Amino acid sequence: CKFLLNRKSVIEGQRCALFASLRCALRCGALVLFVTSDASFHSVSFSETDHPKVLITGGLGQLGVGLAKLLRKRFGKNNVILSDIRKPSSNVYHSGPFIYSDILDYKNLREIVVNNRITWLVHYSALLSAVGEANVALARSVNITGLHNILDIAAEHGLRLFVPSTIGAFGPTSPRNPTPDLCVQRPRTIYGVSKVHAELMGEYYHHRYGLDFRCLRYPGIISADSQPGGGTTDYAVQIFHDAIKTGKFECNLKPDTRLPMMYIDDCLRATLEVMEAPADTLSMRTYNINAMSFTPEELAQELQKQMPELEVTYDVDHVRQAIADSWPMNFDDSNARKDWGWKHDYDLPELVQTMLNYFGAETRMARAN
Ligand SMILES: NC(=O)C1=CN([C@@H]2O[C@H](COP(=O)(O)OP(=O)(O)OC[C@H]3O[C@@H](n4cnc5c(N)ncnc54)[C@H](O)[C@@H]3O)[C@@H](O)[C@H]2O)C=CC1
Ligand SMILES: CC(=O)[C@H](N)C(=O)O
Repeated sequence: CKFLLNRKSVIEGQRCALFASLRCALRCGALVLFVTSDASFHSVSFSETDHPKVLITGGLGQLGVGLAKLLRKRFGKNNVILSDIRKPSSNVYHSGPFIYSDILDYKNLREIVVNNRITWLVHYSALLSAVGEANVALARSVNITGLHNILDIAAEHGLRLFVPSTIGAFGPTSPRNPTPDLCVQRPRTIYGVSKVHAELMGEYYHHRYGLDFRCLRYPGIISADSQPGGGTTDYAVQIFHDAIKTGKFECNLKPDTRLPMMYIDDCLRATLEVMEAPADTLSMRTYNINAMSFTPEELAQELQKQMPELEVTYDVDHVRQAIADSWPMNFDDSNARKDWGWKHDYDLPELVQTMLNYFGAETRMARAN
């Protein structure tokens, strides 16, 4: 185990002790029972009749609170812990367990996983495409160094690990219409580079150590009750807020910029479904998922069917436009549909209707109060 001792010396403290002995055992053939061609540590960490104990990192962003709600409905309130480095609203704080966790603090992460007997880890912490370009050093640290912590913790403790990837993991040399699961991936943003790295590292840990890694490449996600965190697809959420508030919207992408998009309920359900899918149905560990593709002009037209007075103008942000022009226009998710039965519920008309219903109900409630 000389390799392991050398490697251990560059990793601080006790961090790798357990994982190192596991790898040592694997190298020496002592843990043959664990390692099948699709080995899953899940089977040794909790029985199938138990509920998983879930930790969500970066849980106070656009997606985490909604995912916690869905998972708590399924597994029980106390079996799903939200975590972040931000302060939760009182609503979120009182809706179930919340804990401070900085994914750059390895020991703190390990303590949370051990003390709470975590079995599933959903890793949502990240800097998205536009904020990542504005702060490359921080994006590199959170999206890459943070991911390394998560992978090591998950492998050490036999967790089932979900890490989302994105349409942003593709670049200008990828086929864009449609973009298949397996093709050239040469993204031009730190966000995209970090997500390709996450896909490859997760798959490597799966094949090398049997880590039960699962990854979906999400399209741009549209939600009514949570705000996006600084991405290129944010316009498709903002248009609803501005349309309701002011009847006007200034779009930062060109009117004909086509991008894959999905309503949040579909995204969160897909996440639960892939996490629950039997390992033998997964022919891959990273899947594209898709629902619809539209341009700002098409979204505005669908909204104008119900709000004919809505005025949309364009003031292009060149950083975001360059990113969008390098991303897929249509996403091929046929493997997800074939392997584990992925099916979206919301197309553009249902999305617009659902968003408007939400804001309509909110406005009526505000008026009544
Ligand atoms: N929202 C979308 O349209 C899409 C999201 N995704 C992925 O889904 C995941 C969740 O996305 P969103 O909720 O939209 O992101 P978001 O940007 O809204 O939230 C990310 C969260 O990470 C937290 N965070 C930042 N640094 C941290 C650290 N050091 N330790 C712990 N937490 C930290 C932030 O406080 C924030 O609450 C991300 O990995 C993102 O890449 C992928 C494709 C589309
Ligand atoms: C598609 C994404 O990953 C995100 N919404 C972004 O625009 O950065």
